[in-house]
Amino acid sequence: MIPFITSAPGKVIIFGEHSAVYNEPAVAASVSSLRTFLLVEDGAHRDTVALNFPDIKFHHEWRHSEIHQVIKLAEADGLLTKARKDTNNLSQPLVTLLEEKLLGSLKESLHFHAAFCFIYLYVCLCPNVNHVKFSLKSTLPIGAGLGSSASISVALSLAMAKLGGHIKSTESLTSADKKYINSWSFIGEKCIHGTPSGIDNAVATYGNAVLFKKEDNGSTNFQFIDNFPKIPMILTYTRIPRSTKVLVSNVRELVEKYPSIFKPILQSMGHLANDGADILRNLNDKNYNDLLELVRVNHGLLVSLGVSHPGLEIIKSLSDTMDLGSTKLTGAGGGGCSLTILKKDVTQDQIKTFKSILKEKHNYGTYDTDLGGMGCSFVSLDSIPEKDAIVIKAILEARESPREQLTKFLFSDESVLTWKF
Ligand SMILES: Nc1ncnc2c1ncn2[C@@H]1O[C@H](COP(=O)(O)OP(=O)(O)O)[C@@H](O)[C@H]1O
Ligand SMILES: C[C@@](O)(CCOP(=O)(O)O)CC(=O)O
Ligand SMILES: [Mg+2]
Repeated sequence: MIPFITSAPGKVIIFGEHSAVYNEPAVAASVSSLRTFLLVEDGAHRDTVALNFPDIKFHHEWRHSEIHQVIKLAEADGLLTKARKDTNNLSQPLVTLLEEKLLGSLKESLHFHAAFCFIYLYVCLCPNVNHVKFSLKSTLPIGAGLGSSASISVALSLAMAKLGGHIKSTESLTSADKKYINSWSFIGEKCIHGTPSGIDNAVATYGNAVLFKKEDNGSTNFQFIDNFPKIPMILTYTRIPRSTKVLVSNVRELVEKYPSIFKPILQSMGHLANDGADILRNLNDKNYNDLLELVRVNHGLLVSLGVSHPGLEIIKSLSDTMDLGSTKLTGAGGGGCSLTILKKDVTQDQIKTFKSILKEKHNYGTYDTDLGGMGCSFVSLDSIPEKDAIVIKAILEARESPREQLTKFLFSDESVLTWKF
């Protein structure tokens, strides 16, 4: 089976970030052109499980025998069996064991969370896989609100589900396969940010656009928004770093301190997401301004939760001053990215001016991308000519490879890869 590559996209939340964590409905769409790629191949050394995560300058090797000892401890008191059965919650005793025995040396936060996500999934899904190397690269900005954490969780869950024999499909993924990947990537998201709603991993697994809701019993419910309209928009990246985990826990503090103030705000966001989904299902000239209005209101409510940032307000203020449309933060906020939905009559010159002011004055980047499209996918490198496989492996293993190069060789019309999904 080895070598193979898995992949999963990022996402944009259009309505309902943060309130989604409190079981309110939310709307998100995949960003198929911004993706994480994970190469699984034989390792260089026997008895090792190696991680090569160049985007965050993280390279790590565990001896398989060392992991195996931890697995034996976890199996002895039925801990692992329990953890494998529960895809709604992390097993705290297993977390403690992994932290003590396998993650103790990792102090840097990005490294710790990526390794934690990896090792929890590994011991649950494919503990016997040895002499193996995982190289992971993404064209998504990390910690920017576009769901890089969910895309790595999905790419890892798909790879480990294949390695552990939980997914046997060699052609397209079945709906049971996707359900399995979605449940385990939710656990991966839990390792990275604590209390995810599950919207990001659902979109990274299934692709397309969804109206999502987590139920009180922990199950998730989502409907695809079919024929998702092409909306003129600009995605701006402030490059201001932040952590979803921290922002989500700040919101929790506020909600716990002032429940009578914040619970209605979260519910209001949920109503807004439902109304927004109705508009998106049937977007036309008459309701287009309603869409702009709801985006504006959603941002205002997010500001009241304390998750904006002066750097995001710069984008909002410029788009308001230029009368371009409505801007809201997207994802957890606190920096990261914003989404500007453009009015219908905005000209290319206005867009150019907006982008160049943001670039020159603030060093912000913008992404031109469509929403929707393919969710998680995989491809075997045995299915392509060896010379192409060598090039692709080298790109995925390299310390640095530009985003354009990754996209060109792995996910463009020029790529030799035929993804299965
Ligand atoms: N390409 C990557 N390589 C390694 N780790 C990654 C990568 N992308 C995301 N991560 C992990 O996900 C975390 C960022 O997740 P999060 O704060 O939820 O931001 P977002 O999901 O908005 O990008 C990082 O701390 C890191 O552990
Ligand atoms: C804030 C939240 O609604 C979205 C977080 O997205 P991101 O990690 O910032 O891409 C959290 C969640 O829904 O799990
Ligand atoms: Mg995230």
